[in-house]
Amino acid sequence: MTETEIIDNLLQLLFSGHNTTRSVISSIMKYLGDLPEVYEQVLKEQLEISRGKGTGELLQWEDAQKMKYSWNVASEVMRLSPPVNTNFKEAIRDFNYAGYTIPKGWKLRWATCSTHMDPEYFPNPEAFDASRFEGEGPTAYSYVPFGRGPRMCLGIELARLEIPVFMHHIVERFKWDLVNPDEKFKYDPLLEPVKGLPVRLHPRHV
Ligand code: HEM
Repeated sequence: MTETEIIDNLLQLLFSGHNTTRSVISSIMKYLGDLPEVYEQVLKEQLEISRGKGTGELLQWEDAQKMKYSWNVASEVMRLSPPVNTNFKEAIRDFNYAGYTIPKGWKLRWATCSTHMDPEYFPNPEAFDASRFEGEGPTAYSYVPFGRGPRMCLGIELARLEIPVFMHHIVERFKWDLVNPDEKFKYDPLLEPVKGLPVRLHPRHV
């Protein structure tokens, strides 16, 4: 590998590993701030996990695997507000799609936002419903926040760990209000709150 390739790879890891997770965490703060009943359910699950730990005992990998409802909430957040809205693939052979012939070698752009709003796979797609991810969850390729196929995100297991662990610590310590309840999010190039999503934190233990 050349020095430039090494630098490119390191930068990709830093960018892919940090900005995506930061974007999801911002959206989780937004949805949990908006939906008190979802916040309460996440809190219930996380307090249950804390009760099984001794004073000062750190969370372990197994604890994160038990955070099923929290991960379902994070998954629904990523369905409605995917951090990455699009990417490209290259056709490795000729194929037909919806009456169009796509020749081998053409670049194709796929999109998370429209895929995630297909009512055939997600009835009432605008509604927030974490139960969509119970059991087997959505059909493969209908839900693609991490992409899919051989070049799917290689950080998915790290994200599956760090996002519910973040949820654990934030709900255990705080409730919060959104300073700008109508704040918009935009892609730049990942999904970001346009005003930085200021929140008012209320400590749970005073
Ligand atoms: C919620 C968090 C994350 C989301 C939503 C996400 C999303 C994605 C998406 C959509 C792709 C493109 C997949 C495709 O084209 O099929 C991707 C690729 C990638 N992601 Fe993530 N990612 C996340 C976290 C991470 C983390 C934590 C790391 C590493 C520490 C990471 C490293 C990568 C790398 C290296 C690739 C390129 C894989 C390849 O080209 O073979 N990602 N990610």
